[in-house]
Amino acid sequence: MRGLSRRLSFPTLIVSCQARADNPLYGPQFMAAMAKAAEAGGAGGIRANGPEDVAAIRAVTELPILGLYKRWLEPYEVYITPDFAAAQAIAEAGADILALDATPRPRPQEGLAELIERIHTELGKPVCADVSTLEEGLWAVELGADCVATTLAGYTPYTLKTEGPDFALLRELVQALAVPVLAEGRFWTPEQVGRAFELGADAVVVGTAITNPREITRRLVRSVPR
Ligand SMILES: CC(=O)N[C@H](C=O)[C@@H](O)[C@H](O)[C@H](O)COP(=O)(O)O
Repeated sequence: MRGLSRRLSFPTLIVSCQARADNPLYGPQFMAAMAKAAEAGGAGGIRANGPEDVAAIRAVTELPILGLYKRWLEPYEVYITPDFAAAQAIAEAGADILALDATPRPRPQEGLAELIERIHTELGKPVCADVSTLEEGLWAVELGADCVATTLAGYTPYTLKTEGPDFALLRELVQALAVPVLAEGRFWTPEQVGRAFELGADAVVVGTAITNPREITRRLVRSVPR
């Protein structure tokens, strides 16, 4: 599987360290500190967005980095590593595995097949296909994806957003695919993480519930009496 198992040892918890520009924790120095904290807590990998954050995290940890580059290129809906230039930028910044949107929606440059092929041949990195349906997972693996993640379940116009993680999709992917499956999206509790591994996930990726104090605070503030 093109070195994926050399980079991540399964089963494992991957912590997604991402903050948007409107977040007070926006900035590579904060994401690097988050990654160090995650490492100290036992994470087996870090998911990170953009060359600056990936480079800052690379400088402070040896943990495998699952890199992506969110780029909103109008009028395209695909924003997770939408083209080869984005993939190259995060590879050069030090990502070990490249995550990208593997939905069949139109994309600005290369088609998915060419994108995966070029990442393998020109960058020498394994690809993690972020999907929202079983069909997308099957297609991505046919095109050479090295692992599949449920990242986009509930975030494409044609999938429903479950309140918690999309365990039904996870189960389907685990049963159908021979590559590692990463459970990702809306994990908040140890019970949910345990359930994902029981269903056969190779890794669970947790972001907001660990690295976004603003959202964690908002959830708890909802329980303060008015
Ligand atoms: C849909 C999308 O763009 N997901 C992104 C993918 O990198 C991130 O914004 C999420 O935080 C990440 O997937 C982890 O999920 P959660 O934060 O729910 O634990």
